[in-house]
Amino acid sequence: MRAVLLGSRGYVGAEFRAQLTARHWKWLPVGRTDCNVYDADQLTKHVRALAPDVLINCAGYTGKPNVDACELDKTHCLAGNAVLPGVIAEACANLDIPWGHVSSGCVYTGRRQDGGGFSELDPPNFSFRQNNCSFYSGSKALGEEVLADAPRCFIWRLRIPFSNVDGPRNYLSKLMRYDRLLQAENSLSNLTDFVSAALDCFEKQIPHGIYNLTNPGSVTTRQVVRWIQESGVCDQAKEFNFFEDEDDFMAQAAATPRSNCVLDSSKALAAGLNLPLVEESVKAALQAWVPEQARGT
Ligand SMILES: NC(=O)C1=CN([C@@H]2O[C@H](COP(=O)(O)OP(=O)(O)OC[C@H]3O[C@@H](n4cnc5c(N)ncnc54)[C@H](OP(=O)(O)O)[C@@H]3O)[C@@H](O)[C@H]2O)C=CC1
Ligand SMILES: Cc1cn([C@H]2C[C@H](O)[C@@H](COP(=O)(O)OP(=O)(O)O[C@H]3O[C@@H](C)C(=O)[C@@H](O)[C@H]3O)O2)c(=O)[nH]c1=O
Repeated sequence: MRAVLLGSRGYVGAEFRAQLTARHWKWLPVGRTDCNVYDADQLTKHVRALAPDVLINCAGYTGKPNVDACELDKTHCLAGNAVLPGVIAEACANLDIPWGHVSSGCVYTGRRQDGGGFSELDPPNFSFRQNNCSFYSGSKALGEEVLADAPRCFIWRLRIPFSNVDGPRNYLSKLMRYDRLLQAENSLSNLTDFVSAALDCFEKQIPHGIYNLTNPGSVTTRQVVRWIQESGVCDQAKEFNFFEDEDDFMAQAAATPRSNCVLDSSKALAAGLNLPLVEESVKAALQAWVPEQARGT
């Protein structure tokens, strides 16, 4: 199998690279220096020459170190998250190839009114349409709207990724590094499980459409902190301090509201995708923890 990979140099792209290689797929990186990826004709021509079986888009604008930075660069955020997916959809339709787009579960806030997690049928409730969201979340929700009728397209919703590899983008590392923490309930995605499930979408030829690729269940910040403490991956004397509430968090540490939400991943499970329970997956990541200073040795 041959996969064109957009965003191959990013945090999520690195995991796709690793797993595509492990599956003996040929991956072909395409980035902004190869052609004008915002021009459907140029992108079509460039991708056609590579003759892929599928295309994977993990390019997008997240803001560094976090989504607060998107508020300061709205042009690129909108281009990367809402315009680019539409151009890719056009190119993939021209080439008649299946493809997948990495979206985010951050298009929701809270739980459904009936107390359940949001399913793929629930429209985003943390978007520009509600006018309650961060610019990042709004741009990701718009990206999904742009793809609503895209043929042969998977929309994979990733949410607050974590893994066993310590680093600035890993949620477990963030909890150990932030001075103060926001107590919240969330669904999370183990990045390894996420990418594996995404690639299985092609291999298992499941129906196209949106998939919440979060590990089933939800966690609170305090639960995860307890598992971190129990695992012994951080100094036993380390204190974890919490904000009083979301207002305190917004006043002291954030420029824009965060999406804290619970997603329902039963559609993915029913399709045969393998996503272990979130508690199991967090504990397994902590058990296999690779500290940042030990990486590459
Ligand atoms: N990390 C997270 O917490 C989550 C990420 N996601 C989504 O996953 C995707 C990848 O995120 P992640 O790997 O963390 O991000 P990174 O910032 O690590 O990597 C982003 C990649 O996208 C490319 N890119 C950035 N901006 C643009 C743009 N305006 N136009 C075209 N290409 C662009 C970059 O290219 P270059 O290398 O040339 O700079 C880079 O390869 C995004 O769509 C994000 O919304 C979803 C949920 C959670
Ligand atoms: C800044 C900050 C955040 N938090 C909490 C808020 C939130 O629950 C969690 C993550 O917030 P951050 O600001 O680190 O990350 P944020 O940029 O909001 O993370 C998001 O990135 C984009 C790309 C996504 O698509 C999301 O799924 C998610 O991973 O950490 C703290 O507890 N303390 C802090 O000081």
